[in-house]
Amino acid sequence: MAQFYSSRKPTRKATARTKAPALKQQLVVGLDHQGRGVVRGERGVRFVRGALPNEVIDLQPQGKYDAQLLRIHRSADERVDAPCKYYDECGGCDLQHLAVSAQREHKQRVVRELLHKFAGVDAQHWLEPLTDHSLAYRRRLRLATHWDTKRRRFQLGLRAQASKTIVAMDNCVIAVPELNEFLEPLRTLLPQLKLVSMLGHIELLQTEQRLIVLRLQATPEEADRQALVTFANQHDVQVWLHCGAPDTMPTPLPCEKTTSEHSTPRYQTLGAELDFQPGDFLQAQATLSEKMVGQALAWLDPQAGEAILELYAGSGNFTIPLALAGAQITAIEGVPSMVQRLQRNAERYAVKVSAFHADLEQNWKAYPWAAKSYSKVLLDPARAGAPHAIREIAKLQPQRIIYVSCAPDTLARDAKVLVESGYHLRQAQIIDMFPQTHHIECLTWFEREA
Ligand SMILES: C[S@@+](CC[C@H](N)C(=O)[O-])C[C@H]1O[C@@H](n2cnc3c(N)ncnc32)[C@H](O)[C@@H]1O
Repeated sequence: MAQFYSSRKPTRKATARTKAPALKQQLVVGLDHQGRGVVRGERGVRFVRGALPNEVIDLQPQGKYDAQLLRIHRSADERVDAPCKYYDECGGCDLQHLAVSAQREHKQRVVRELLHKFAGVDAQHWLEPLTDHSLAYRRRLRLATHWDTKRRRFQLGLRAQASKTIVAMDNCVIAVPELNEFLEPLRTLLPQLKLVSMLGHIELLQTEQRLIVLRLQATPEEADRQALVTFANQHDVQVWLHCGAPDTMPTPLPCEKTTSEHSTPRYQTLGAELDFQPGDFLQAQATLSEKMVGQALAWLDPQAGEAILELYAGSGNFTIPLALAGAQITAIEGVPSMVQRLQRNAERYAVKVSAFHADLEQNWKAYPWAAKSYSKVLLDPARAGAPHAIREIAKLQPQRIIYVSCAPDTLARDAKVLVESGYHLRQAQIIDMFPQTHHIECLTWFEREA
């Protein structure tokens, strides 16, 4: 019987090891909403981190759609040297190679394109982007840690791109200087403590106070607590420990900064200073957040006694300024402890706010506040947007809706519902809240057709 040669089917492992051939001299035709260069070749589209439109590059395909940038033959005019020395390793800021003015233009273009594609709408008027510092701006920094027991080596830094590797750094160019000051002292202190082996991430916060939050798998011993108290007093900082399940709240270590009269953590918003707790949502950039609140207020134009519904209210960043302007705010937030802080903030300023806890992505039938009538609605959801809430809002038929978004794709999806419910997009504005990164913050004003 004749025997025929048949090649063995490659195993999964073998397939993974076989590299697709590099693609040479490819033209980058666009920049997607995740800040990746877009190359359209004969074999389909590829997304290339670090590449810019009009560049000619060599790339190495990775997986089905991604590719690694190998070489740039022709650079874009907008290409600049990244300001951060860790740029090639760190996964944090992925647009540093693009000039800041071009980053802003790109972000506005992305929002316009997504709104057009998914909602068939454009703003009647785009305001100039709201901007502030493009470096040294972040007031919140989350650091990864690793303790190698065998080698007794401690690592503290940010995660590398799409990896668990930690990039140790002595300075993060987008963090405010007050946070960078802690990197070296923490790197010295923590390996001396027993708790180093049960340390998860560390969060640094710069608001009216400076705070360090240590995520721990168990409660630390007394000697470690004492060492942390000494550190807190020496460095003029509050140290908080987060030892329980992820949904529990961190607690402060009793030290000079947490037992004094002004110990309650507070942040500034337009015309007010608000209580918050580590673990609560906090806008990334202090001054720009206030400018954004000011713009939302200008668009909402609150009248004395007017009933306004605010959704995804957090601890009151928009709520209190709106109420100080005389409006009667019904504010909804999904984290019960933040609702309490919001209500307390309202009481301190003696303003008219009714704060309720609700999961806005559940049916609204059971919520008494949803049965009332509101002339204006403000919403500021997380990146997932408001897929259910937006339909409920449309049913309420307010005259004006101000949608604050940190994800243009979900904004575009939700905008479609508003357009189909008789709203037009009157104004829009990019808020440059996350310079050097692909992340986009955007303010939009929808008005019901007359
Ligand atoms: C982007 S933050 C905005 C907070 C606030 N507006 C501010 O400026 O600080 C989104 C808020 O929505 C809340 N949230 C997220 N999903 C929610 C849901 N399904 N129902 C109610 N609130 C939710 C979060 O807890 C968070 O406080």
